[in-house]
Amino acid sequence: MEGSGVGECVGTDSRRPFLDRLDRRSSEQLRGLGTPQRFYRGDVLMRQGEPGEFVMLLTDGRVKITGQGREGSTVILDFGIRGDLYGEIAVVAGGTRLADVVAMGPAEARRIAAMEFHHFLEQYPNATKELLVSTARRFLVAQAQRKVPRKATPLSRVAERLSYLVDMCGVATQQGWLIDIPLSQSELAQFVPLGRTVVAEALENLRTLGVITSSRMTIVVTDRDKLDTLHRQQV
Ligand SMILES: Nc1ncnc2c1ncn2[C@@H]1O[C@@H]2COP(=O)(O)O[C@H]2[C@H]1O
Repeated sequence: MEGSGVGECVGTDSRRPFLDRLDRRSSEQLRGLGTPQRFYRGDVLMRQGEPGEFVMLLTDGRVKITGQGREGSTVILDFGIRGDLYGEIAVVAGGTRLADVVAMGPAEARRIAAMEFHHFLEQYPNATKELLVSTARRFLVAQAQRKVPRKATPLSRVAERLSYLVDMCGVATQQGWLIDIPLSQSELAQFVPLGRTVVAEALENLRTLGVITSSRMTIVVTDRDKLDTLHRQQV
């Protein structure tokens, strides 16, 4: 079911999904917990404000994590790939969900009841440590996203986000780094976050500079070095 069929996006070391960071025993155990569920583009796996009755282990497909920006607009906080685990915050902290988790295409996840997940963590202390690492990283990413340098231009902000996506989910092809997430232009705008027209202009500039090629829902970074230079210039 993987989007492109050209290889699998597995994340870089710093962005390795939770499941892939577990040892063999705990990974096998976790993959056997809960019940499998299928989702399609736009389906909500969990919703902001709901109580934490379960976690979801994403076993295939892609998700986006959305929250509310200023003036109630939707902001994409991050994207998720196979092996990521969602819903741990409300399950562990006992409050309500911080964000929506939404399928970006066909996806599969195991829904694991909170009690069952707690029991798993008690049995596998190393999984508890890895869970802490993955949750702490989410907060670091969210923090970095809030600290956009004042002089950053739309072009450099879009370049920085594309560079992040290549690290997270880039697949090497003959043309360059394919971002293996089915991403519409308005979703990219929600992720930067900037208005759609401004992001469309920045993408056009990147195409003209020979840094990317793009077609409907697909972006290929053809010049990674130039992309990184563009976003570092403004930092
Ligand atoms: N900023 C974020 N980046 C990535 N994932 C997040 C972020 N905020 C919340 N989540 C995930 O989305 C889930 C929503 O439900 P929870 O708050 O229980 O747990 C949350 C995390 O798993």
